[in-house]
Amino acid sequence: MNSAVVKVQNVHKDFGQLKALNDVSLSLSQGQLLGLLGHNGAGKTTLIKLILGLSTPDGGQVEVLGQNPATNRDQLSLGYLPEHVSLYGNLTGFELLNYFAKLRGVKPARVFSVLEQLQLQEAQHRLVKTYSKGMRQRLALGQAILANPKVLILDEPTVGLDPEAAQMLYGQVLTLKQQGCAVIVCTHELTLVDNHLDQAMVMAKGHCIKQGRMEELRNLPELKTRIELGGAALLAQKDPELGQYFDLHQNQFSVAAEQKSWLVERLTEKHQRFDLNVLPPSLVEIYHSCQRHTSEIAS
Ligand SMILES: Nc1ncnc2c1ncn2[C@@H]1O[C@H](COP(=O)(O)OP(=O)(O)OP(=O)(O)O)[C@@H](O)[C@H]1O
Repeated sequence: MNSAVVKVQNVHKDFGQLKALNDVSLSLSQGQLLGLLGHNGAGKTTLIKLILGLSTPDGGQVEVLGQNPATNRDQLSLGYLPEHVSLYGNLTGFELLNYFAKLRGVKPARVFSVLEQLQLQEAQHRLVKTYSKGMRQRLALGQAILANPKVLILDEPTVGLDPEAAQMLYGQVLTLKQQGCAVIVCTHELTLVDNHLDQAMVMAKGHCIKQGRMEELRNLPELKTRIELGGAALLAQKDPELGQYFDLHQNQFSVAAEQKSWLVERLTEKHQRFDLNVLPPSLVEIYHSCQRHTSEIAS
C-alpha cells in the first residue's frame, strides 16, 4: 500500500464565529483521485487552501509529500487549477506556458510536450484571447502540470465546458493519475466524475459527512443497487420472495447492499437469468443520501 502524499488530520479553521472546518481529515495516496463534494460554503475551498499552504489551520495538521505546505510551499511538487483562471489574452498559448516555465525553472522542452499532451500544438501560436473556453481551460491545466506535480488540485475544472471538452479534460487528468499524480477535484458535476473517482469526501457546514473509497460508499446500507432485466415484473409475480424487492415504478429490482448477493444468486441460480444489468448507487445518490444528514449538523 502506498503511503499518503496528502494527509490532513483533524483540522479546524475558524473565521471569527464561523467554524469553516471542523475536525476534517483525509488521506490520499499516489495515483489516486479524490472528489471533494459539498454544497456552496461547505468548506471545500478552505480545505484546498490549507493543502496548498495558502492558509494555516487553527488546529490539526496538514502534510503534503511529508512536509508542511504552509512553510515549504515553494519546494513542494504541487499543481493547482483554480476555479477562476485569468490568462493573459495577448500572449500566445506557447508564450504563456513558456512564461510560467521560466518562472518555475521548467525546461523549455516540457512546454512543447505539455502543448502536445493537451492537444494545443496547432493553436500554440494563436493569441489566448482567440481560444475557446475549452482550449483556455486546457491551457490553464497546462500551467498547473508544467512542473510535473506529484499532487494536483482542481477547483471546478469543467464549469462552462461542453460535455466533450469536459470529458477531454478528465481524459488528461486520468493520464496524470496513471502516471502516479495524486489528484483532488472539487466539483458539483457529480455525473461527470462518477466513474473516475477512487475516493469521495462529502462535506457540509465545515464537517466531513462521509468519505471513503467508492466501493465502500456504493455499499452504504441506506443505498439501493438496482437490477434490470427483461420480464422482471412477471418474475416478481411468480416468485414472491423476489417480489418484495421489485420496484413497480422503475420496473426493476431495488435492493440494499446486504441483500444484493442473495438477489443475484436467486436470479441466476433459481431462475437461470444471466442477462442482468446491475446498477450500483451513483455518486448523485451517494451525495443526496449524505445531504440528509446535513440538517442534523448545527450551523
Ligand atoms: N476569508 C474568509 N473570511 C471569512 N469567512 C470565510 C473566508 N473564507 C471562507 N469563509 C467562509 O467559510 C465558509 C466555507 O467557505 P468555502 O469557500 O470553503 O466553501 P466552499 O465549499 O468552497 O463553497 P463553494 O462551493 O461556494 O465554492 C463559508 O461560509 C465562507 O463564507
